[in-house]
Amino acid sequence: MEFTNLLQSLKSQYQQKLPFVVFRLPDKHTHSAYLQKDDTLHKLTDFKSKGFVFSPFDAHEDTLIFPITESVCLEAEAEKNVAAEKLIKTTQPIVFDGEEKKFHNELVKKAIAYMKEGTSEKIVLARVQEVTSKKSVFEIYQNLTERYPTAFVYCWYHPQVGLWMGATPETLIHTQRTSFKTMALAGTQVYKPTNHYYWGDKEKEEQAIVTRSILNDLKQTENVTSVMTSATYTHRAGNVVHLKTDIEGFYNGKAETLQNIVDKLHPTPAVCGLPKTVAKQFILKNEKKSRKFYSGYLGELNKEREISRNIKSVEQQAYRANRFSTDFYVNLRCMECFPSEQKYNLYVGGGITTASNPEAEWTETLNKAKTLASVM
Ligand SMILES: C=C(O[C@H]1C=CC=C(C(=O)O)[C@@H]1O)C(=O)O
Repeated sequence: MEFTNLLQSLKSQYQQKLPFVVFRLPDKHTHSAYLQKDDTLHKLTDFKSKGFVFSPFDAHEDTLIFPITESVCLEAEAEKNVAAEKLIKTTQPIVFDGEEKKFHNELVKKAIAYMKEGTSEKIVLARVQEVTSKKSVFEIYQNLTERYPTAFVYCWYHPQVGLWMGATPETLIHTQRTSFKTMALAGTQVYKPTNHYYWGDKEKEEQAIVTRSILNDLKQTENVTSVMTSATYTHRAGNVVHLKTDIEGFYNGKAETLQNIVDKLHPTPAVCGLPKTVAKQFILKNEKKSRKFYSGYLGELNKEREISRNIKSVEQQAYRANRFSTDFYVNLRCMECFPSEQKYNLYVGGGITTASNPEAEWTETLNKAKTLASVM
């Protein structure tokens, strides 16, 4: 299908106030969409389901799904968006009020004091940055896909929930048959065209905490084996870069195990902190605004892949039995959209340790906000 036809279908779905999601996978050129046939709010009950999942930060709240059986699924190849190229040089300034900055700085100081009591190693604190834009949501979505080729870019809508959009650099889990991949992503600097970065102890430790915690979570999950890590390297995400370690392993390919892995990983210390329960409590009690779907996860659950019909051996048949793959991303660099008011609430956060500097943490949230605001 042509991209312009896909856009037409999405616009008509949105005008009829019917749920949809459109997304583009990292390093791919295809846009995929689920257009749900009615406006039922489906909740995810188990990991045997197939469809597009949208899960909030707080696991006590409902995880939603557009079931594949209740949706029309469309695909289109990306078209070059000339407008997005021009946008690269026109970064919109971030406007904030002093009160917002004061609140965030005080919150960072409070977290540092709390951690110094020995309660926790890391707490990730986020805030909402409001921006305005006259562009249509689909124009912004298209700009994000052009600007961030290595990110998972999406636009999700349900009339009872709202409209969300984002371009995230973080994979929660990617499965293929019995293998899985995840990552430990943390530490932030502004992107430099020279690609020469010096990472200080604070960032290195902040990221190492994430790697250690994910490895520990996986070790405690039954039916997970052969977990390996890559070397840690610098990964670009728009106008910022992060430290990243790739992690991969094997599991028994069963839905229950996948659910256990996801329940263990989410929320990762990259978006919550460590120990998780202490950090989460601090976040829920102290952040000014509810995170809603920011730092939750989203993506396709049990997507059926095409496989060859000529598979004959017993081994190959067993391999074939698990022909579904799951791709979940952490909902970072995202925004809740209120297009009728031309208002967009960007969610931006950063990991705090006892070595954090409140002023630098504030600047980090501004830099992350620019990633989204620069295409709006
Ligand atoms: C929590 C966010 O980023 C996480 C992912 C990468 C780097 C991070 C950091 O440097 O603090 C955060 O842990 C966010 O972008 O809102």
